[in-house]
Amino acid sequence: MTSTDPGILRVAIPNKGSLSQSASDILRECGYRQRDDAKQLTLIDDENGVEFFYLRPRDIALYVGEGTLDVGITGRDLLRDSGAKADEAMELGFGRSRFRFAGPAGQFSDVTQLAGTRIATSYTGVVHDFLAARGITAEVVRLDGAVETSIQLGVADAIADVVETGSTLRRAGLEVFGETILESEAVLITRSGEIPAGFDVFQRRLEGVLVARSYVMMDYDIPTAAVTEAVRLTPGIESPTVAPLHREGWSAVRAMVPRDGAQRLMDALYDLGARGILLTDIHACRL
Ligand SMILES: Nc1ncnc2c1ncn2[C@@H]1O[C@H](COP(=O)(O)OP(=O)(O)OP(=O)(O)O)[C@@H](O)[C@H]1O
Ligand SMILES: O=P(O)(O)OC[C@H]1O[C@H](OP(=O)(O)OP(=O)(O)O)[C@H](O)[C@@H]1O
Ligand SMILES: [Mg+2]
Repeated sequence: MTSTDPGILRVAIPNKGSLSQSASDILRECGYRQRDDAKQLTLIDDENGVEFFYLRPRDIALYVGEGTLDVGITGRDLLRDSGAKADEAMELGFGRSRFRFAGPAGQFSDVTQLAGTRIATSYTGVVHDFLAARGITAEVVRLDGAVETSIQLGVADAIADVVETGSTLRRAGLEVFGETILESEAVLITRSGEIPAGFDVFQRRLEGVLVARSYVMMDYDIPTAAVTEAVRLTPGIESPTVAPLHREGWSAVRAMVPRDGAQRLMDALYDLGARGILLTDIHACRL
């Protein structure tokens, strides 16, 4: 059963593959219901006015581009490859990968050497666009997956594929060459030129969780004379809260700080005279 309520935001998310679990996790953190059975195809979250459609990651941009569904979570590489009339509304910070050419170790060093070769890939749109932009003529062989094996099987001379750790390439005796074709990550997409009703709340919730993931809350007490210098180290996002302590000549400071480097910041604050320095996780926020 799917909803017929026109006020409901219809969201496409990956049903399997690399992005599926992380997409469900972030939506759960945003307070949305998610399926607990990997075979479930749709789910209505009435309380939050959202319906989720669990679809193949490759098909998501097409549904959104056609306007069948309002919003989608997919990879930037898949969005570009689809040629769909959909745009990125937001980067989601997971599913990071690079899209690269690769060939047998030592055989290629530059993309110009691809002229006249056969290149196997699941992303024919991205590869065609890249080659056309550089005036390189090559045969593009479309495969569904496991493209690394195609060279060994004599179907292609080089491949273009998603690389994360590079271990799949290494195992196949291949190495990347040439420039990175595309830096990809999971993105939130909407139909070009359209902002669907209810999208602002959906996007704000995701932003809140992304900020909560990359920031922590820092509290410390510090001699009031050192507050100006300390606040330069912890400017917060808007502005830090500074309150007088009961102890004469001391202040309490509270500010959000980036999670990366928070320990170094604590050392620096300690050196300035701060004491009682506390770090706490933020679970969600609205800025
Ligand atoms: N190893 C990886 N690390 C990070 N992101 C990846 C990795 N493999 C694929 N992706 C990303 O995941 C998205 C979809 O790829 P995925 O492999 O999940 O789909 P698929 O190949 O269609 O499905 P499956 O591999 O389950 O058949 C793409 O945006 C891609 O960049
Ligand atoms: O650099 P790595 O960390 O080794 O990751 C990259 C591999 O992961 C993906 O494959 P996937 O498992 O999705 O299989 P597929 O080729 O069937 O899509 C991708 O297509 C590469 O093969
Ligand atoms: Mg895959």
